[in-house]
Amino acid sequence: EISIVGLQASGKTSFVNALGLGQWSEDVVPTVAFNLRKVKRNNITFKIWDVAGQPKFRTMWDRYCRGVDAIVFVVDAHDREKLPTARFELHSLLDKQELMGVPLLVLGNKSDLPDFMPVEELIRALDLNTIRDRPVSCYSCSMKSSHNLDIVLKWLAERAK
Ligand SMILES: Nc1nc2c(ncn2[C@@H]2O[C@H](COP(=O)(O)OP(=O)(O)OP(=O)(O)O)[C@@H](O)[C@H]2O)c(=O)[nH]1
Ligand SMILES: [Mg+2]
Repeated sequence: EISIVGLQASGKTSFVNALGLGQWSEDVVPTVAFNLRKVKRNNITFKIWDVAGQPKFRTMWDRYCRGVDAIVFVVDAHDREKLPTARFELHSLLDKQELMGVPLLVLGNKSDLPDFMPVEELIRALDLNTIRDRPVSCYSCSMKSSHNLDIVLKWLAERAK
């Protein structure tokens, strides 16, 4: 069981589509509230909460992250202006007592676009080094080009079902 959170338009639904259907589309409808998706890959069935990222839905994030095997936080690594907001929302979420210890995977998505932020820059901009109460990983990826999707799938398979 996995929960996927992150700001709007970072590519969460695109991620679930890439994992589940192997499909890419330019026009994805913004998620309202959440979608529960089941994705079967390599004999593992993942139960995935694809949660909406628009401001009015962010207070729901922690509810969908309780008791999951891993939290995936998706960032648009092409959009530097949104980084402070992403950092704030990520740390607000992780401060929740009941989410202590839940493994975190941060995805710097849209690596197909020019001038995207590499992992080292994301780690710094999101203050990932200050997170000490859980395992944290951070990868670049692209739902459009499928860059690193194999590594991400492997990470998930080791932690969540
Ligand atoms: N170039 C590029 N565009 C992407 C990538 N992933 C997603 N997008 C685009 O980004 C836009 C938003 O994608 P969504 O998957 O709907 O984003 P979301 O995080 O689910 O957004 P909310 O549901 O509103 O929280 C869409 O137009 C996608 O086509 C990527 O890897 N590269
Ligand atoms: Mg969505």
